[in-house]
Amino acid sequence: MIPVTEQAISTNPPRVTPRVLLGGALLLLALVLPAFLPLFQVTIMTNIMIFAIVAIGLVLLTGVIGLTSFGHAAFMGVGAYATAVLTTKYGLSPWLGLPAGLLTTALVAWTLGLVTLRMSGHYLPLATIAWGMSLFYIFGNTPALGGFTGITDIPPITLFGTPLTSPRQYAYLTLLALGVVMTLTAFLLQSRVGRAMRALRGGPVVAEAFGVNNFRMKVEVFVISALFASLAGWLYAHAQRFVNPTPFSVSEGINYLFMAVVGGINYVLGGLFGAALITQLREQLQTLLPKLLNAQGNFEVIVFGILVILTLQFARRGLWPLIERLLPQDRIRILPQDTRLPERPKPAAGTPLLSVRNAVKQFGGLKAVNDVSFDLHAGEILGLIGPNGAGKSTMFNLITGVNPATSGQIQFMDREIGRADAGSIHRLGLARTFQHVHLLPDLTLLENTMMGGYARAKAGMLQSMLHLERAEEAALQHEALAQLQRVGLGEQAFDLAGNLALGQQRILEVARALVADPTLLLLDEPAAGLRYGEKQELSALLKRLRDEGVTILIVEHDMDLVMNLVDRLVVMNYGQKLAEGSPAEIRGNQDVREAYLGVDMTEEASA
Ligand SMILES: Nc1ncnc2c1ncn2[C@@H]1O[C@H](COP(=O)(O)OP(=O)(O)OP(=O)(O)O)[C@@H](O)[C@H]1O
Repeated sequence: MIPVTEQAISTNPPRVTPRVLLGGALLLLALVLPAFLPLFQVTIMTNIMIFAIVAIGLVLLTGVIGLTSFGHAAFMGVGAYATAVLTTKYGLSPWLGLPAGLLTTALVAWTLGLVTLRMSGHYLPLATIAWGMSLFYIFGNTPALGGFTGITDIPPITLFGTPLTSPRQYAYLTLLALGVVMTLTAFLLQSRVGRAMRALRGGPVVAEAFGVNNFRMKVEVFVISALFASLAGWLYAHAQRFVNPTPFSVSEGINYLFMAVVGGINYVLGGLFGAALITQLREQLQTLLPKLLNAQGNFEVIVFGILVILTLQFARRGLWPLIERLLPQDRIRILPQDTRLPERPKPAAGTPLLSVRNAVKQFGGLKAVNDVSFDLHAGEILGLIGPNGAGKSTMFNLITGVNPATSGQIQFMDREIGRADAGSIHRLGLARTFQHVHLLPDLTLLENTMMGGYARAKAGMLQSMLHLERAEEAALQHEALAQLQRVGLGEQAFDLAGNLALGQQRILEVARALVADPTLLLLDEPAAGLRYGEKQELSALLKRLRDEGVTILIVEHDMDLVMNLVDRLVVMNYGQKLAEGSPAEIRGNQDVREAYLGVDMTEEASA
């Protein structure tokens, strides 16, 4: 049989695909337009590109990781005012104004991020409104910044000795900036960090289970999106040649969010499409509506409001995905492998791996886990069973670091983990699946599986944006393909995870966990909700893994599956350990029979 990686490489898509050709044609069009459009339209095109840079930052922040910001226009203001002050008051070159603006924005965004990004729910959007308003009034009330009148006579940007005073020249500079932002963003989203960012959206527990430092990642993405806005502010200041606070208000921040939402908040091209659509619409409606209504006013704002409501109602993911569906899709390229991921040394069979001693978890007056002790050794499969409400999930959460233990000790690989966070425990060699499947449905099986190797790779945000993580990415791809083949999903590696039936999704979660090269695999009710045939497939896979020596702790309700799989069982009831032993011993245990009143514990039965 040809190894899966060779198979995948041999079927790699050609480099020049219909999508690449289409992209090339659009780029050519973008290069030609500034030379031929009327000047008025060139200025609008430049504005669209500047706004698109802000909207793409919001795609990363709001679309990908799910943090809503109404205040990003203020970061645009920081970039614009920094260059305005340095070039008009100190006579510095705009090329120094750019890094100064970016640095100032990074400091402001980092500080604001540290303070506000721990907030969740509606508190964070409210906080973004609060700092958006504060920065707006700082711009307007600081005499050195020209108050609400602003700063005039900002010099043009000079390139190779030529001042870019013509809108046509300026459009090319803006196009270059937009191209850089789009490329960096696209690279980031396809990388290890990008996959982790998407996982973060699925909930903090999911990303952390793969070793992601959620808070740090939120702050980093927040700063990057603010830097994009700052770059847009620099371009804006030197395009307009004057600044005042109006374009950096919260209402403008809401406009950028509209652009991203209407365009497609999850797509880089959605940000561009939304910016183009809303800016062009605004231009057209601003002249058309007063004529039609025979009255003066900002009627276009009303139309935008209706447009956003209709988009949210009928195209939640924005308008770009509707177009994207009609375009030819590219398959992921498999990179040639020249390095391997580090593998952790595995303890010999029989070595103590996990030791739970007198573990207690108290929720208010309820002891969900009450003085539970058990051990797990390398190469063993241990089942954790018990009736509903027995405390199994709580025990699972204590071991995986989702919740800290109230008291007692939990040791994994000789390290105390009872109060450790999920990411640190994962890095010690523990990988898990979820009771409710947590996959990224819009990504392929391959990309979902690669997510499991997050902690085995190192490339950070910058390396990913510059696509300098190719060697690691290749190693991750090959490892993921190998694990997909191991679980029997190799053939579907390039299909979307969202198209799989539940049974296969659970198997995909096992493959994803295996990419982490775990010492211990924890399965949280893997058979829940599966049909008979799917359970059979899962059971066959778990038996194969058992025969390969994988150490597994499984929480499961399906007695048939558990009894035929595990070496030993721990039975919980009312938070306490009721019994422990081999499947045969547990089957014959009278206390267990009573706890499972009405459940047939025979081998053939399926609870
Ligand atoms: N976060 C929480 N706050 C308060 N009580 C909780 C919390 N999590 C679990 N419990 C309670 O702890 C007890 C044990 O719940 P747990 O989910 O661990 O049981 P389980 O054995 O996994 O049950 P099931 O098989 O139904 O999933 C239950 O009474 C539950 O209501």
